[in-house]
Amino acid sequence: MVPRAAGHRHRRRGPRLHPVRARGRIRPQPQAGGDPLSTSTAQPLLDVRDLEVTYAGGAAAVRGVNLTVNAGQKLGIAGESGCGKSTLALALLRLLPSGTRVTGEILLDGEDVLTMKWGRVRAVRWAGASIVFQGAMHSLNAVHRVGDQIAEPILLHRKATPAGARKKAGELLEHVGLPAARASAYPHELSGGQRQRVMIAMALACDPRLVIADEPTTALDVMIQAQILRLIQQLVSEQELGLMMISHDLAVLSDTCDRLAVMYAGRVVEEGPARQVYEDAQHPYGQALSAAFPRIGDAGSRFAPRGLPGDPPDPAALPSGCTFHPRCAVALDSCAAEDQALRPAAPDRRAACVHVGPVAVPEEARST
Ligand SMILES: Nc1ncnc2c1ncn2[C@@H]1O[C@H](COP(=O)(O)OP(=O)(O)OP(=O)(O)O)[C@@H](O)[C@H]1O
Repeated sequence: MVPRAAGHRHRRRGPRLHPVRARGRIRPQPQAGGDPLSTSTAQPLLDVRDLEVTYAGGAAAVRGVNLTVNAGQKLGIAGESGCGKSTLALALLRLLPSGTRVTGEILLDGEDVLTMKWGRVRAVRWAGASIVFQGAMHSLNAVHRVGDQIAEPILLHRKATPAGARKKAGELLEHVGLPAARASAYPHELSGGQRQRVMIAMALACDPRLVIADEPTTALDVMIQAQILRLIQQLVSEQELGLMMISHDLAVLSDTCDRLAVMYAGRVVEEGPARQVYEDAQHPYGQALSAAFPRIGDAGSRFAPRGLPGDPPDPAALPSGCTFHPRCAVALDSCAAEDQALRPAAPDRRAACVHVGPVAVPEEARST
């Protein structure tokens, strides 16, 4: 479900579909912390610092994650199933189950979501940041008309009149490419792509500044997937939203996003401009993930995408050292003992691997 929330301190008056984002509202960069490679001079819209998430049973699902998203920027989060992508998304809006241990900072517009009172968290959901989940059929309420579902947060959190909320719901539907008249449809009367458009309209209902899209097109066929991705890109650029898009599909992320962070076993192991990370990954895991997807125009990989042997580790029993070392084709003996921090791998890029950076590793020193 898209989270429910109350108003926001940057509340705008009345229905508005193309909010002009006042750049002056973004405050100056704080003195310390944040993503060390962020080149922006403005305060990021989202600034995640040293985020750790451990579930009640001991699964360390997110470990020491730092990342930023600026207004108008599209950050992709890639990784295999179980690497912690959804946990990261849920943590951003404090949607994790009780008993989960979360430490670090999640600064949304400079305000730490982790230390907010619950009333404020509810205010930030919807209007500060909203989530589009995969599988709209499960997220929409089957017994309510989609227009009413879009209007509900507008009524609750924008204090609109019923007529005003209905009008804005219709406008939102048109904005995502559906006729306003479809507001009277029930979810089962819409196709999968139409339902996903409704989910996007709902996510935009209270003019959020950041949209988190968790596998928004996974359940859709390739043609509809392309339409939805184009729609998301268009909305982000029109409204100068920040976008965090989560997917296991590096190719989709490299087409949609500006930057890409690759996660493995709860950590970001590689980060940089999306196209560069996809086409020329520096971390062995990034390389393996990239090789697993076909590239148009590259006959070699198009017809023979390569898989990565083995499975991601159990986050409750992580391997020592670099957690990727048991699956890594170029691991050194030392990788079983020492983990690597993210380090500069090239201009504007970082990777967490012993083979990356100033230390040159001779071929004969490699263990396999
Ligand atoms: N509520 C929970 N309690 C305990 N462990 C959990 C819980 N939710 C997720 N996990 C574990 O945390 C790890 C990360 O899961 P998460 O769903 O964040 O990964 P993911 O990368 O989003 O995977 P997918 O692409 O399959 O959704 C997994 O090992 C998962 O089993």
